[in-house]
Amino acid sequence: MMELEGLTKFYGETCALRGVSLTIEDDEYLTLLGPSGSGKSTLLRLIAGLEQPDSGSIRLNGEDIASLPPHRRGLGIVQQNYALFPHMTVFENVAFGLRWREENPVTEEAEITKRVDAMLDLVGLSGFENRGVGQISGGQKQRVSLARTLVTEPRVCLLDEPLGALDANLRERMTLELRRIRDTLGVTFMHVTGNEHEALGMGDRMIVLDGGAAVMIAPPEQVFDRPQTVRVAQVLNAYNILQGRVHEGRFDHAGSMLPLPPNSEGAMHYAIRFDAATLVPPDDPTALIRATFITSEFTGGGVTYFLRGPDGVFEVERHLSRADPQVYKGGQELGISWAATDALAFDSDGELIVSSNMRGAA
Ligand SMILES: Nc1ncnc2c1ncn2[C@@H]1O[C@H](COP(=O)(O)OP(=O)(O)OP(=O)(O)O)[C@@H](O)[C@H]1O
Repeated sequence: MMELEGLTKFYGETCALRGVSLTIEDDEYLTLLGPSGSGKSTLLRLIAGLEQPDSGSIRLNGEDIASLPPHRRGLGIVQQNYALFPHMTVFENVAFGLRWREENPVTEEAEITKRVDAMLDLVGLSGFENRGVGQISGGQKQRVSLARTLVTEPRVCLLDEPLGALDANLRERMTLELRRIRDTLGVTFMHVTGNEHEALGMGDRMIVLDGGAAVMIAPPEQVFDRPQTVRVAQVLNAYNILQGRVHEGRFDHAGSMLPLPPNSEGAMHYAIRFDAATLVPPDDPTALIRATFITSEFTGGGVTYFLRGPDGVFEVERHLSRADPQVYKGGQELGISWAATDALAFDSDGELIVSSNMRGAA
């Protein structure tokens, strides 16, 4: 179990991390999501020992590791730039960690071969042992980098945007592989990503960082369905966020009167998920707001429609499992409707107003 308590880090005047506290269970897969500059890499670097915190503590299984140098912490880190040795083969790159680790270096060649082969098999690189790392693809380099870290049997594996440089296809495959590897090895993963789909799809729990603070720590479904603050909803990039105020029991957004969840009197922000909204003809009785079609984007399993609403761009996502995509013309007037039960309301501090009809609401 790893326990972080009040971790704070300044770079000059910049507060990169402000009082982050968190307990990570053994075997847990934790994803860290946040906008650029929110402190994700700083948090990993503090845990890895590549930077020192200004205050706060890091304990691993009860032991304070904050004063230990990086190689004595029993952690592995996989960086975005792979950091492989260019003059070595795939095999030698992975073997390196075993031969040279601080505690229990492995010197017996047969043992090294056995462990490296098993690890290359796990990351799907059997047969690539003798390739130079200049002769393999980006995705394969990423796997070598992962194998080199995992072969040392770290207690916690820190992944800093490990899939960032991969194309969407490879990224999806690696996502599955990482989870399989975690299930096989039982190692704790902390995985930094700027990609909300990755964070939602992979983690047992997610931390959302914003401005150096952990603004939400919860299972992905909960973060996605009930973002605790309007900032979390923004970071998820899955919600239309509308500004306004409550007037006679409805949310007045630029003159459109929108239905509110129960007990939302103080609402100042209103959010509706892209996939909870539907496009309808502009005069349809269910239309809640009117908008002008801008463009659409095919996403494989669905289409995202972009519209200009009363106060900014509105996105509507439609899955194509049941129907062909609708074709609209640029400038066409449309209506947008949604169920009142799908709307979220946030108060003047940006905090989610928990209403009685929410799943799991107290
Ligand atoms: N070595 C440094 N010197 C000065 N400021 C730094 C340094 N490293 C990070 N920062 C600042 O600290 C804040 C957090 O940076 P950090 O790299 O942790 O963010 P991040 O969430 O990982 O961002 P990204 O997704 O862009 O990698 C930023 O404001 C950044 O400019």
